[in-house]
This record gives sequence, structure tokens and C-alpha cells, in this order.
Amino acid sequence: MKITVLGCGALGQLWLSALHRQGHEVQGWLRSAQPSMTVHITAPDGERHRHSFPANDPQWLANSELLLVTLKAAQISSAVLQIQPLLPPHCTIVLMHNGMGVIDELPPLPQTVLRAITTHSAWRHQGRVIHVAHGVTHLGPVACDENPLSPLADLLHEALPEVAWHNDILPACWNKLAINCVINPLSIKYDCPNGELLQYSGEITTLCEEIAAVMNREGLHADARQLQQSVTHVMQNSAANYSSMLQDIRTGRRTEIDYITGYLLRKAVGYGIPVPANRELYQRVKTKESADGHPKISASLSGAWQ
Ligand SMILES: NC(=O)C1=CN([C@@H]2O[C@H](COP(=O)(O)OP(=O)(O)OC[C@H]3O[C@@H](n4cnc5c(N)ncnc54)[C@H](OP(=O)(O)O)[C@@H]3O)[C@@H](O)[C@H]2O)C=CC1
Ligand SMILES: CC(C)(CO)C(=O)C(=O)O
Repeated sequence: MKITVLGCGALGQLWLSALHRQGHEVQGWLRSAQPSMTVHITAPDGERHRHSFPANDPQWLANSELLLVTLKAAQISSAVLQIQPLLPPHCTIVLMHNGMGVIDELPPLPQTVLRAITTHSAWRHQGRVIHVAHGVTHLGPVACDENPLSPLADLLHEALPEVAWHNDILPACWNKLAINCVINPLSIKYDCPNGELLQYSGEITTLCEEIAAVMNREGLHADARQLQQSVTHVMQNSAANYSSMLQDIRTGRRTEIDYITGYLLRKAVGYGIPVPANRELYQRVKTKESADGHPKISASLSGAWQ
């Protein structure tokens, strides 16, 4: 398959390399104007892969059957809208990111748009991508009436397993959102790796109760105790890791809080559900972002839950 990967950071390079090794024709789409890029991956078992890829070829884009978008949530809508007119109508666009709400920023497009979330873990270090741990990628449409594209899940699964197809991806997105709503901002509040958050179980219970209340109004049948179990499980499995949000704060980058807790707060306001513990964490992260010189919350979000 002819594929363009938009956003060639940690996750994007992982997919570029994996899809190439599976025999697909893959190019990267970069912010900087350059005709090629080199990817170095260190796999979880220590095996190393190095390969050069074409980049930014508009003709390649015009023939792409898949646009895999692996940008940070706030970067997606403007970047996709910039190149979308060059895509053929039969190209499938897959948005693979943490958080929710990006899809609402996009107008209806002629291309099919799918959502993906992943629990793979990768980070960039000295020009390399370290694939820290394998995970599961969940893929599917945000509205159940799309034509099933489960063969795409099979294709992605062959490149970088596990990939699971969902006829409705929203429950999987909400479960991941819930985990990120708890771990990411708490890791900033306590400035610690994920495992150290296990000691704040009372606070985690309150956060999960608020999140479950919003999820239930979304029709997801969430149970606060089960959510807390999932959160605890992720904290234990990633005990030594620093959350992506804490890494963003430490490296002076904009966080994804507006698409994680921010999304939850917007939904909570819409349903009239009080979520004070989550709001307190949201404001804490925004204050930290502003203190570090990051852009304040975007106009479309401002004041909605204050
Ligand atoms: N890494 C991981 O293990 C996981 C990541 N995720 C999610 O996946 C998404 C991507 O994460 P990750 O790969 O870590 O993020 P990165 O920041 O490593 O990658 C994003 C890449 O996109 C580039 N970029 C930014 N704007 C543009 C643009 N307009 N056009 C082209 N390229 C652009 C960035 O360039 P530059 O470096 O110059 O800014 C960067 O290389 C996030 O939502 C994250 O939360 C989810 C699970 C695991
Ligand atoms: C699940 C978690 C919290 C793992 O660190 C994550 O997805 C992140 O850091 O963004």
C-alpha cells in the first residue's frame, strides 16, 4: 500500500519503519522542507533498524491510500487541512493520538476518517526512537455507519501488532481518555513517575468517580471502581515511566491537556455534571503551561467551564 505518515516523531517513526519492513511504500510528511529523512529505531528487544525514507513528495501524497496522522492533538486539524486537498478521495485518514475532540475541529471530508489509540510506548532520544514497550492499537470509526475497514486493521496488525478493529471506537477512546485524565495531570501535580502516583488512591477515586459520571451520561456504562483498577494497572505497568504530559512540561512543549481533561470538562459542562477535582488539575496544568510560556487555552475553549 502507498502510505504517507504525517508527523514523524516517536510514534510516526515507529510506524514508518514497521510499515516499510512489511513491504509498504511509505513516505514521511514533515514540517521542514526536506526530500528525505532517516529513521533509527531501537526495538524493545534491543534490535536496531535504520532506514531512509522519501519525504514531502506531493505526487506520493496524491497517490496515497492511507494517511497515518501521528501528530500531537493540537497540531492535527491545521496540518491535516493543509494537505487534505492533495489527497485522493479514496485515501483513508487515520488519526492516531491521545485525547479527544480533534475530529470535532475538522469539517466533513470526502476521505474516510478513522480514529486510533495506542498503548505502544516510544520516545525520542539523541536522534533515535526508543520503542520502550509493545502495546495494543485500537482502530475504528467514530460513527458506526462507516463502511467497515477492518482489513486496514489487519494490514496495520501485520506491521506493528496488536491492532484491534472496533466498529465503534468511542468506548476505547473514552477508556484511554479516563486513564490519561488521571495519570497525566497527577504526574505534573506530584512531579513524579507514574508508579509513585499509586499512593494517592483517595484522589484517584474522586477523579474516577467524576469521570465515570460523565462517561455514563455519554452512554458508556462506566464503573468508577473498574476505571480505578485500569488506572492502577497502567500505573503499575509503567511505574518507572514519566507521563507524556510531564515530559512535555519538562521540555517546554505544549501539553495535550485541552484534549484530555479539557475535553472531559467541556462534556461535563454540557451535561451539568460538577467535576471539581478534574477542574482543579486542569487549571494546575494550564497555570504550569502559561508559567513556562506556552500559549493559553485556545479561543474556542476559553471560559467554557469556568
Ligand atoms: N510516543 C508514544 O509512546 C505515544 C504517543 N501517543 C500519542 O501519539 C501522538 C504523537 O505522539 P509522539 O509521536 O510521541 O509525538 P512527537 O512530538 O514525538 O511527534 C510529533 C511529530 O510531529 C511533528 N510535527 C508537528 N507539527 C507538524 C506539522 N504541521 N507537519 C508535520 N509534522 C509536524 C513534530 O515535529 P517537531 O519535533 O519539530 O515538533 C514531531 O516530530 C500524541 O497524541 C501522543 O499523545 C500515544 C501513545 C503512545
Ligand atoms: C498511559 C500513559 C499515562 C502512560 O504514561 C500515557 O498514555 C501518557 O503518558 O500519555
